[in-house]
Amino acid sequence: MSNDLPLVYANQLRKSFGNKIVLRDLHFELHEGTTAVLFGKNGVGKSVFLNCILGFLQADQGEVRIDGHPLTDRIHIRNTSAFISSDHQDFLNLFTPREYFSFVQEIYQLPKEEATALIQQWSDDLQVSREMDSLFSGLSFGTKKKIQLIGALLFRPKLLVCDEIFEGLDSDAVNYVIAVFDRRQREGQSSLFTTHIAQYAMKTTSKRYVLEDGQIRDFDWG
Ligand SMILES: Nc1ncnc2c1ncn2[C@@H]1O[C@H](COP(=O)(O)OP(=O)(O)OP(=O)(O)O)[C@@H](O)[C@H]1O
Repeated sequence: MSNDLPLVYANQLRKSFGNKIVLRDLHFELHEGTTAVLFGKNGVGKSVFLNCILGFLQADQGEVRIDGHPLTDRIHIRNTSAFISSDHQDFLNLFTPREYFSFVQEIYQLPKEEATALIQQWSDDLQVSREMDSLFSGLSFGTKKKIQLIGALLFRPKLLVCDEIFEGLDSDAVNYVIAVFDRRQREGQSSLFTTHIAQYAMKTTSKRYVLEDGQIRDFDWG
């Protein structure tokens, strides 16, 4: 990490659509080795926030740094973070999972043998091995999530951001994802995810936040 900033640093973040203010001088920090869940009612701005902190959406105002780097440093952001979201799948539709994993391996210059072994292991664990040569566009909703998860984990990003990660996953896959978050935390990596399913979020050793009125606050589970 550079500049002694947390892994995710967002300050005075503002985002509006027309006259609808979604993020209002929002401040958020996430440190390395943390698993954090972000709750919030439908339409409150969770996806907008995640897109803004990773640079997929331009905030109107405010400062964001990931691992100390501004969002304009796209190569660093790409090497540091992964985003799993149903809204970010369009480019994947052109690939089979096998082709997508080769692409990830190539751009992150991962050792081939190690990457191949991990893909094999994780696709067996998540029961998607038989889908390796199917077009992504034809996969089921939950299988698409699993393929995205494997692609994201392959390059061991310091920051894994997931929008509604549990949606559409069977219970084995939910438990797998929770174990992934826990393992990443033990290894000093961070995960930030949104969910409406509090019972799953409570299974992780998470920090808990809620987005309301355009700001993020600690979530009080009492
Ligand atoms: N491109 C856009 N143009 C106009 N309004 C938008 C756009 N993207 C998001 N919004 C609005 O911003 C608000 C926040 O949306 P967002 O998708 O972030 O909510 P959310 O908290 O993720 O909701 P959910 O829990 O239902 O997924 C909503 O009112 C939405 O209509």
